[in-house]
Amino acid sequence: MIQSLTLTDFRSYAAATLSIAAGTVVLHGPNGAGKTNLLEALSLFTPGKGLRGATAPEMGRREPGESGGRAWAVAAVLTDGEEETKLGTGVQSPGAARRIVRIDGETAQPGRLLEHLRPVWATPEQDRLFSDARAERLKFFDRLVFAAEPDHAASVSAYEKALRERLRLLTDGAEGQPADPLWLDALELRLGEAGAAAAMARSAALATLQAAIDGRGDRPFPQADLGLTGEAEAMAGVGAGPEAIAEGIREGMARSRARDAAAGRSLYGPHRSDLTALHREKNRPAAEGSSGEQKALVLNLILAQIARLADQPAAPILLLDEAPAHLDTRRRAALFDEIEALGLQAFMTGTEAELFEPLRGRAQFVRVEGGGLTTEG
Ligand SMILES: Nc1ncnc2c1ncn2[C@@H]1O[C@H](COP(=O)(O)OP(=O)(O)OP(=O)(O)O)[C@@H](O)[C@H]1O
Repeated sequence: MIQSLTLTDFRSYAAATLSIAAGTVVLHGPNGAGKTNLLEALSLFTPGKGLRGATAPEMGRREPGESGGRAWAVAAVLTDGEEETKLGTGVQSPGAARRIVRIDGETAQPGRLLEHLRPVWATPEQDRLFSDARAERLKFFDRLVFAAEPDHAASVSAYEKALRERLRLLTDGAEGQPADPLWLDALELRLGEAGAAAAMARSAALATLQAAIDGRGDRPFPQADLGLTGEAEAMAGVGAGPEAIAEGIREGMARSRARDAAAGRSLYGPHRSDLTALHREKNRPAAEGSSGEQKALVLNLILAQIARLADQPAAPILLLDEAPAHLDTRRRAALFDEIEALGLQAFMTGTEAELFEPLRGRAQFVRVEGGGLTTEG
């Protein structure tokens, strides 16, 4: 578990330290106080861009009038019984594009963070996850896949890179001069391989997530029946092997060349897949649900994700930004009880401490204000 967190020139924090004494930490304070910034800092203990999808320079603190962000650092001390591990991330020079990761003082590959922590988060942006743009939903789902299957990130980024190159080739050619077919063949071969790997990982993750959701049938959270659209995912779902799926993608891409060139967009392939969800109780698409219903579905999905990560070597930590908002009293109490029962470390934010009243005496309440963090009581 995380025992302490230190922020240096990170977002709105010049210097702040939080000693963590409980499994559940409640961060409360007015709008703009820095609650989400703190969750974002914790979300950086996994590879990638963190909870806001921000770049490293954006995260450096800027005083009014300063154009660029400063060098910044986020550090945590983890304890596991007797053992202590120090994790750190940040940039050493202002504006540096890539954050570096340190584990026990040594520079390490970001992927190694997964040996220590697996942050999982839910943000208010996800309140309309199921009625939002497809691309956002797929990104959300890919992150769930990646948390248990780190290779998935590499497949998705290899696929996206080849997809961009293919589109450039299709659209850059001079009028009447078709793109080099051999080059397109090579790119589509690569797209097939990377796309098949991504589709298979998605399909496998969907099955374990659905099983985890089904295993949580006795909770006061709505259940979702999940699905994935997309030919490659459908093939993976019925047990097709990587070669067959790759070939299917490659053929589809080859067929789609003229259409993609004319549209200036890539209209075929597993980047167009989507996560679907049916609100089981109501037997209606989740997309039709209210914000509160969608939020409860997403939280159930996140809790199912935590459940399926339980057997991983590194502990999941749960980051919930404004989770109690939109939840009725019954679901709010159930959420708190469940987090405690899961025995995991959770950080939750809200503008009012009262929203977390049932947790008094059971959680650490931290007031966030004026760039400082004050533990109460
Ligand atoms: N790079 C930066 N440097 C300095 N301040 C920043 C930087 N990035 C964001 N901020 C400031 O951080 C504040 C937002 O903090 P945050 O989003 O954590 O608030 P919050 O407590 O979650 O608020 P809310 O309750 O409204 O969600 C804003 O005042 C913003 O100007």
